[in-house]
Amino acid sequence: MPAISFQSISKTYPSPKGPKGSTFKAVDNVSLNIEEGEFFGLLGPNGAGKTTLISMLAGLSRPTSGHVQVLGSDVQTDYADARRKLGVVPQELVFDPFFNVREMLRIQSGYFGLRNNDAWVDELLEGLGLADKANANMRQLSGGMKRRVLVAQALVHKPPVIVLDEPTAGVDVELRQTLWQFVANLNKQGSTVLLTTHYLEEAEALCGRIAMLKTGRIVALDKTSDLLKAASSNVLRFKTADALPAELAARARITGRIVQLPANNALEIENYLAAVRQAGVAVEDVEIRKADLEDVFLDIMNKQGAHA
Ligand SMILES: Nc1ncnc2c1ncn2[C@@H]1O[C@H](COP(=O)(O)OP(=O)(O)OP(=O)(O)O)[C@@H](O)[C@H]1O
Repeated sequence: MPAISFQSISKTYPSPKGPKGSTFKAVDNVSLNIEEGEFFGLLGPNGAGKTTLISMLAGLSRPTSGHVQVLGSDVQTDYADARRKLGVVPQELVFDPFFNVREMLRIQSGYFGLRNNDAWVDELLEGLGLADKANANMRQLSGGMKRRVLVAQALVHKPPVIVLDEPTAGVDVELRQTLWQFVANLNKQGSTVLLTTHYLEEAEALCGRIAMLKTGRIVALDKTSDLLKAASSNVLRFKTADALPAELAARARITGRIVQLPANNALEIENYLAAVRQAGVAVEDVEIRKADLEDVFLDIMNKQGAHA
């Protein structure tokens, strides 16, 4: 039985651009099974539909069509069961400012009918580096600390399926490391993890399998290692202040003065450099690096025409 099953899920909203009464699909017929024990990444540019999918999974928003199940429990017809199996760490930081951290976690335990949950709450506080903040009032905490409490809150009922919606947005390196260590450990012990992130380096390091969404549709779905294998193996990177010849510019990813060109072999790299020299383009800081998930992501996103 899959841990998470999206079955032909669509979500339609009123169109912000078209004539009155017109609609668009924020999520367009997505079918996806995430198996128990997976560490799964859901990637996509802003507005691709990631949060919409997750809010339907969490029962916060109703699909226009299709079904979502958590370990066999249908989110719409069997909400209480589905919710119990799921721990969702939301993007936004919303808290009641009057409670301290431990009180928040006790209250959350109460929502799930859990008494005597203190041992697990202590473990969460310890694992997330919150032990010395247990008695601090929520409004006294920094943004990063609040985010840790959100994670603890989502995990208070030991859910077998954990969903993290951009948990590291605006978070410092230390918290990221604490968070990933903690979540990777839960995954090792059998929890299923679904992660959305814009940090492709994190997704590459953590996720065994990845789906990429664009304008509400899945445009890539594979093991992370196979996605990387399918990409060009290398990237030639250099800096220049000059304009590139059109042929190279069409193939390059250009960020300010940094130019990156995908290359499958040494000959392609030589050809690039020869073309640059012939065009009289002055280059510096030349390096060759292995292609990473960001290269794969940009490649896939560029290949897909807009379907909106
Ligand atoms: N309540 C709503 N009403 C109308 N349109 C909405 C609503 N919520 C989301 N949308 C639209 O649906 C599309 C998908 O949004 P969603 O938030 O799911 O994207 P996302 O992939 O999570 O993006 P981000 O990376 O920016 O968080 C966007 O075009 C967004 O404007």
